[in-house]
Amino acid sequence: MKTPPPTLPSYYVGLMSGTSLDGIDAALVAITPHSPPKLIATYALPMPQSLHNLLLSLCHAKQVSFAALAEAESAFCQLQANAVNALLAQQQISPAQIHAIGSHGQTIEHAPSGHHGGPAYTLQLDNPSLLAELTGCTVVADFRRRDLAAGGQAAPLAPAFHQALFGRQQSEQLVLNLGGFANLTWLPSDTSIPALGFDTGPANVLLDAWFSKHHNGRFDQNGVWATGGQIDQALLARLLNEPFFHQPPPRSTGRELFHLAWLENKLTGNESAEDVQATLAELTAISVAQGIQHLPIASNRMTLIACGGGAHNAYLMARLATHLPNAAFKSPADLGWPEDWIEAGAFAWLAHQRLHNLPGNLPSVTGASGPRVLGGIYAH
Ligand SMILES: Nc1ncnc2c1ncn2[C@@H]1O[C@H](COP(=O)(O)OP(=O)(O)OP(=O)(O)O)[C@@H](O)[C@H]1O
Ligand SMILES: CC(=O)N[C@H]1[C@@H]2OC[C@@H](O2)[C@@H](O)[C@@H]1O[C@H](C)C(=O)O
Repeated sequence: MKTPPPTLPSYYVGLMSGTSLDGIDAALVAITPHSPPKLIATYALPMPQSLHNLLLSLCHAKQVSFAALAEAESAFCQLQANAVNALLAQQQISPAQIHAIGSHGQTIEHAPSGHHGGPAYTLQLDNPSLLAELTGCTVVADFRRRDLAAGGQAAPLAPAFHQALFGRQQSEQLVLNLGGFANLTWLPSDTSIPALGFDTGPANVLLDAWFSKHHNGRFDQNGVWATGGQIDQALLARLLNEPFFHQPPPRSTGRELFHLAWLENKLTGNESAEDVQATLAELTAISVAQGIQHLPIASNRMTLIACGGGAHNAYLMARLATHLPNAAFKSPADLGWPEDWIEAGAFAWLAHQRLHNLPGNLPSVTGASGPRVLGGIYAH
C-alpha cells in the first residue's frame, strides 16, 4: 500500500450488506483530495438462500449458539471476500492497489438505547481479520461502535457521505435511502447550517416479509402486487401509532422493532393481502413525508435524491410523489452514482476517512457528543 502523490486518486472498496439481506454490494471508489468520490466499478453477489435464512434466524433469535454465530460469520466473510476478489479480477486491479476495504458487516441487532435499561449496543457480524487474509487488502471495520460510545445512535452514517458526494447546492437537497429501512439526509443550501438526518422507519423490510409470506420470491417487483391493493386507512393509523414515528431525531431503528410479527399484531385478520402490501408502502411514504415536515427547510423548492432498492419500486415512488408535491425527484445516476451503489460507496469513503484520521460521523445526525474517527484498521 503506497501513498500516491496528493493529486492522484487512491482506491477503496466499500462493502455493504444491508438489512434486506439480499446480498453483498462491493463498490470500487476513487478518492482524490478536494473532489467528490468517484464510483469506478461495482460487483453484486446475491446472498445464498441458506445464508439469508441463517442470518435472518439470528436477527430474531431469543438465544443464539456461538457455533451458529461462527458459522454465519465465516460464510458471510467468505461471501464478502468472493465479492471483492471478483471485483478486482474484473477490473484487473491487484489487492496492493487498494488502500483499504471498508466493511460494514451484517447488522444482527441494533439497540442504540439498550433494552430494558441495559447498555446501548449495535451488533454487526463481521470478521475483518479473515477478510484481510482472504483478499490481501487492509480492512477497516466496526464503523458504528465509536459513535455509539460517544453517545450517538451509531446510525445513520451515510449522511456524512451524502454531504461529501452531493455537496451543498442552491436548492435544498434531500437524500432518501429506501433500503430495508429508510433514512433521510437534509443538505441545506446554507452551508452554516449542519446537515441533518435520521431513520424514518421501515421500508423494504416489511414489504419483503409480507410479500414472501404470500409468494415465492423475495420482493414485490416494481410494486406490482401493491398496485392491485387498496390502502387500508384503519390499518395505516394503527401502524403509525408506533411511538418510533413520533420520536424526534436523533433516531434509528432496525429489525428488532419492525418485523413480520409486529405487523401481524396490528392486523384484524379481515384485511386482504394486497391491501396490506399497499398499506405498507403507504406507511413508508407517509413516514418519510412526516419526517421531511419536521425539518426546518427554508424554501419549498427541494430536490429529492432517491436511492436504495426501494427506488425501483414504482408504486412506492408514486406514493412518495403524491405526498411530496414540492419535491423534484432526481436519480443519483444523473449525478454519476447509480441508486443501488450509494451505501457501498459510503463505506469506501468511511475507510478513507479512517486511514486519514478524519471524522466519519455527523454529530448533528447521530447525536454523538462530537465528531469521531470511526472504525478499526486491520492492516495487511
Ligand atoms: N425492481 C424492484 N422492485 C421493487 N423493489 C425492489 C426492486 N429492486 C430492489 N427492490 C427492493 O430493494 C431491496 C434491496 O434494497 P437495498 O439493497 O437498498 O437494501 P439494503 O442494502 O438491505 O438496505 P439498508 O441497509 O439501507 O437497509 C430488496 O429487498 C427489494 O425490497
Ligand atoms: C444499524 C444499521 O445497520 N442501520 C442501517 C439500516 O439500513 C438503513 C438504515 O437502517 C440506516 O440507519 C443504516 O444503514 C445505513 C448504511 C447508514 O448507516 O446510513
